This record gives sequence, structure tokens and C-alpha cells, in this order.
Amino acid sequence: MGTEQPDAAPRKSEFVIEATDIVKRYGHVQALGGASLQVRPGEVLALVGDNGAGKSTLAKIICGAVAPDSGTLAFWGEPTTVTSIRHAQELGVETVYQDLALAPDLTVAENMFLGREPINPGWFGGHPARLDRRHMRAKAEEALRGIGISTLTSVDRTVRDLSGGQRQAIAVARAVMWAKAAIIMDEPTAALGTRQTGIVYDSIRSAATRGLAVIVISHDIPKMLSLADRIAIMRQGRTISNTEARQMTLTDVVTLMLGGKATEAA
Ligand SMILES: Nc1ncnc2c1ncn2[C@@H]1O[C@H](COP(=O)(O)OP(=O)(O)OP(=O)(O)O)[C@@H](O)[C@H]1O
Repeated sequence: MGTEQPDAAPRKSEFVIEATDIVKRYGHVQALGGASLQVRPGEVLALVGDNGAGKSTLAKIICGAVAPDSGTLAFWGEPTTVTSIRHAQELGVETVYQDLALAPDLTVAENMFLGREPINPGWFGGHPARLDRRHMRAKAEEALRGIGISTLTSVDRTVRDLSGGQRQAIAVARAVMWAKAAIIMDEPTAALGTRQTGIVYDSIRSAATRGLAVIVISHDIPKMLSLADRIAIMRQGRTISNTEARQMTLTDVVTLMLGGKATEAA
């Protein structure tokens, strides 16, 4: 769980994820026309841009949901063709989806393991194999503690009974629990109130503190300037700036998003 590198393979790059010159067309629409992005471990990278700039498409390509037409994706410097979401997960990349992919009738602990439940094998002549619920509860509690949200809800509560912010935080906790390298979040606070948004932003920061690379797509530019370490700006399918957040102002970001002069990619 957490940030150990799979197989402790030697790293060929300081970047967990490096996307270079990614192109993607949907029929006549060019969603991406040469987008690039790099993110380091322990770093929050905000991916911002106007509607239709290509942010979600780039995220979907990195998480294995969509195949690019061309371009290179490298994980720890190793060029890799990501064939599926499962493959990206094996590479250590977890995604928090807009619909959160939580099962409302299951408990928090069950949701943390959805599709990846540990099985107690049983033994010859004994009980049949069954879910290892004790392990699930303990790991789920540990994961919630790990990102500082253990007081938010019991792991035995049914997800249906949680608020939007609590659900979002559980989805983030699940991603942190399974991610070995990076987390991608597309508009994680779009439907939330101020307090709930704060909870989610705190959990994003905790994930980075634990050594994960975090890519956050957001339209909340002021918040991204304070939360993120770097801001990658997309316009018309290209990444036109990748700059330390502390070197940018709100005006800089908005000007670049809407067509002003691009800064040197850092
Ligand atoms: N499955 C699809 N089929 C056809 N066109 C698509 C598809 N997905 C995205 N597009 C188009 O690709 C372009 C980029 O879309 P994308 O969703 O990546 O942008 P975005 O920056 O995430 O926008 P938003 O902030 O509005 O979510 C848009 O013109 C969009 O209409």
C-alpha cells in the first residue's frame, strides 16, 4: 500500500509520468494536438484549461481508458503502451472518476476494495473461501487515517448514507490506498460545498506528502495556485505552459488559458 515502487525497478527518470506529444482525434475533432506533461513523485500538478482544451482526454490516455493516436507515455522513464485501466493500475496509476465509481449499497470498507477483495482461501475440508472482512476493515481504517480523514466516517457505514464530500474523500482514500505511483483526479470538487471541498483538498495534499504524484484537473484556478506545486495549462489540445505555481498569478494563468502569450515550459 502507498508509495513503494513496483518491483523496486531502477528509475530511469525523475518523472513518475511523462507524456510527450500526445495526439488524439475523435473523427474530425482534434482533442489533442501534441500535448505533453511531466509529474514528479510527491508533486501536485494542476491541469487547467478552458472547456474543450483536452484535459480529460489527456487524463484518460494516461489512465489507460483511451488510446492515443500517437505520442509517447513513459512511466519512470520507461516508454509504455498502456492497454487498459487495469494495466495503468498495475503501473501504479489510480484514477478518481467524476462519478466516483462507488457502490452505494456497500460499506466504506467494501468500497475501498471494490473489485480487488482479498479472499481468505479456506482450507482443505474446512470453510470455503470467503472475503477477508477483518483485513478489509483494518486496511480501510488505516487508509482513512493515512490521509487524515478517519474521523469523517466509520468504515462500516453504507456509502449511500454519506455526504458528497465524504464520498469524494473515500474515493480519494481508495485511490491513495492502491496507488503505487500516481493519482489522477478529474474535477474532484465540482459538486461540493466549501467545507467538503476543503476536506478533499486536504486529502489531495496528504496523498502528495506520502510521495504520490497527483494530477488534478480543475477549473478552480485560485485554489490550484495555492494547492498545486505546478500548473500545466492546456489550450486547444496542447500544453502551452508547465510552471511552478508560486511563479504564477491568477492573471497569468487566465491569460494563457484564453490565448495570451505562452511562457517557457519549465
Ligand atoms: N468521446 C469523444 N468523442 C468525440 N469528441 C470528443 C470525445 N471526448 C472529447 N471530445 C472532444 O475533444 C475535445 C477535448 O475534450 P476534453 O473533454 O478532453 O476537454 P476538457 O479540457 O476536459 O474540457 P472540459 O473542461 O469542458 O471538461 C472537445 O472538443 C471534445 O468535444
